[in-house]
Amino acid sequence: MVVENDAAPSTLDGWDSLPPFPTNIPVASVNNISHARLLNGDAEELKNLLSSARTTGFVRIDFTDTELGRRFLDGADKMFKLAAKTFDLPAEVKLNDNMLNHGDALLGYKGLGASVVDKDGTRDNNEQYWIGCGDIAGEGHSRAIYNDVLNAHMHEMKSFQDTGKEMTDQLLMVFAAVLGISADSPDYLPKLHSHSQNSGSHVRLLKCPSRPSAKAANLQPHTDWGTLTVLFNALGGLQLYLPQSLLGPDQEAGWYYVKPERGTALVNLGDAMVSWSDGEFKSNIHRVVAPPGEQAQWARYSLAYFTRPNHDVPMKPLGRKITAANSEEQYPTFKEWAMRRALAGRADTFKKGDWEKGQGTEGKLAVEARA
Ligand SMILES: O=C(O)CCC(=O)C(=O)O
Ligand SMILES: [Fe+2]
Repeated sequence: MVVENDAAPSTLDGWDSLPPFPTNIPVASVNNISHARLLNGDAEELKNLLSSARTTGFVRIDFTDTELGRRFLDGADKMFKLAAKTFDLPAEVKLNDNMLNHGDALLGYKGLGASVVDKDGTRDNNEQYWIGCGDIAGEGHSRAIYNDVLNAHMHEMKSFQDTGKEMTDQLLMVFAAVLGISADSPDYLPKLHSHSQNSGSHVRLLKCPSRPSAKAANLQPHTDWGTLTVLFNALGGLQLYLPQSLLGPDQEAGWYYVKPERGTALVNLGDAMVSWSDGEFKSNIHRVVAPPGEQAQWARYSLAYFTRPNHDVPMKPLGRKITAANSEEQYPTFKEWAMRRALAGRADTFKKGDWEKGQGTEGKLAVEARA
């Protein structure tokens, strides 16, 4: 019998108590970028950022070398502690916050097994809290509700999300410049993301209970729906699907673990970036499975700041990607995009064909990776 170790390791301290990520497994190659050099406009780091955006859609940013970055890491530590307390609450307390029962904001609690991980409707092995940035900031409240533990820590979540916003806006400015969208345009990317009620941006706490021998994924293969995800975790388990085109001749297309690195977070691009860039930027397909090796005995906590477009923002080409042909086309708003993907992934109403309906921007890759 497996004894579950149910600690919530934080990003900077706590790593030493965890078994190490194995050295003998193949890992996805993800560019490492220094936050300080990026902020200073270092040409090499900008090149790394953009080549990641155009290939794997994932980059690792070292936050130890800026004041903002260190605040972000400190804030993340607090969020991991909050996650441990929150997920320890009785199931009925958490289910009271069930996101399916409080309006259509897609905020609140997602219970263990509430989503599917494959086309047969197999249930997931993760629980999540999605805490809306608007709710945290107190800028108009969605109909979502949150338990007392979360409510008592809104001020900490506010600092964490403010740091996340500042940091992701820095990246959005770079992407806007590349897409030829100037600061005075209504489409300037930072302007499309607010922390008000009218936004899907949120802080997400996740826990995958230990389930070392399970074949099914803990969290389904997917692309992220929104703009940018900043992801913190100490244990392995996250995998990227890498096609042959991104690998060397001696490697095979398939799922590769991403190695967690202390003092860093992963930043990945979501479907909105693909739509706005008309496919130039990539939103890669990823999933969460049991952590590798000895790490599999541990419950896996992760934390993300999701920056998502405001609900009414269209998922259409912007800036230099606008053409006579595509400006005539109809595109969904972000809200429509998110609702379609969320509803198709529900386990309680799942029926044949829903899996396919929940697709994002995976395109051809999805056929290979999600089969
Ligand atoms: O926990 C992780 O490492 C990934 C989570 C994820 O992909 C998501 O919440 O969208
Ligand atoms: Fe994701």
